[in-house]
Amino acid sequence: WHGLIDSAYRRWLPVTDDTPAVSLHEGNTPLLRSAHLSGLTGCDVWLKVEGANPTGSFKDRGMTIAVSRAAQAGAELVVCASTGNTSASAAAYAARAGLAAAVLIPRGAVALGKLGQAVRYGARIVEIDGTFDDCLRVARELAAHHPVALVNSVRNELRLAGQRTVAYEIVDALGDAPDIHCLPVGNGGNITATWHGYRTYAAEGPATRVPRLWGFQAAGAAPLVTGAPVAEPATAASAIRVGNPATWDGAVAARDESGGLIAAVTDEQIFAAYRMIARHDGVFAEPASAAGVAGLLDQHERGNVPAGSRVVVTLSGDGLKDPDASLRDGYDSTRTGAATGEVARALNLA
Ligand SMILES: Cc1ncc(COP(=O)(O)O)c(/C=C/C(=O)C(=O)O)c1O
Repeated sequence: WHGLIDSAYRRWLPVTDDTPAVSLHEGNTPLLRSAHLSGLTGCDVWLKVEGANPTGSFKDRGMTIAVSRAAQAGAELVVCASTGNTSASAAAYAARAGLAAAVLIPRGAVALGKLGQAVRYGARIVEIDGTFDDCLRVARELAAHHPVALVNSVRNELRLAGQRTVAYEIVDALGDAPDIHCLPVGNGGNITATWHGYRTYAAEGPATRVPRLWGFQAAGAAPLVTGAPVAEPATAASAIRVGNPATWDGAVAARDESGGLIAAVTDEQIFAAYRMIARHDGVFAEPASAAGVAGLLDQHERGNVPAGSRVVVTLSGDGLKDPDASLRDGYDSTRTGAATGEVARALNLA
């Protein structure tokens, strides 16, 4: 596997023979069946582990396209606003392409792992005293007045074209599209791209059907649920702490065209799902990633999930991105001396 541009999916990607393939071998991520969630819901539940991408989130699928095209266009500076994962991915692919990158992030609101990535990949870090939405407004204004390559998914069809590939991989792995596809929603780019991917693969590829798209926002940051922007979005799932989604219309269209839904889940539900999939499926995904799992469980409790449904849940980012989230609640441990007998007793082995 040599990444998306050099894969069989190339024919659906906005690249030409003149486009340099800036790649970290993104894509081709695991699709793992969850025996635990399948048992809980009476369905056939699969986890699409997007944290297995090179920089640890689904963002790499779009960034390989956006940065390859920026390199082809002779861009010198790649710019993005981000809650963290887009900036990590933009910084990585810019470094790969030998381009400079500048990332605009809400000061003090980006998970440790993501900040560590952007720093080390060599991006210029601009910490804005405001929300992600302020960062995105500034990034768009910068791009309107200066010769920079804005690689946010807003008006950047290139990113979303790359992100469609997740649907191609799922259909190729399962043999057809699932009944329901669950995923977290922040700016709305990924639900839009995932839906377009399934639609494309049903029109031009091997899929004979399309799924319903079920998107989930954090209750404290759910403008697509309430119908109005949220001035002060609040959630511990920092990746989806977005008050005014950049791809609002696309997300609503994905919901309506697929006969799906966009609903809210509380931080408590998100963190319970975050713990559950690590404990029972061995998959460590960052908190925002678990919103799709929390949503599936919530919809099941409401009696909205037909028994026997085939469900795919996108786990959008790796748990290593936000180590604080794992240790913030503290953890149980036993402190012992260095005597083996003592440890054996502590483990009830003696
Ligand atoms: C782990 C994780 N899960 C879900 C989402 C929501 O996807 P969209 O609905 O397409 O926004 C994000 C988004 C992150 C950024 O928007 C950014 O990095 O600036 C994410 O990092």
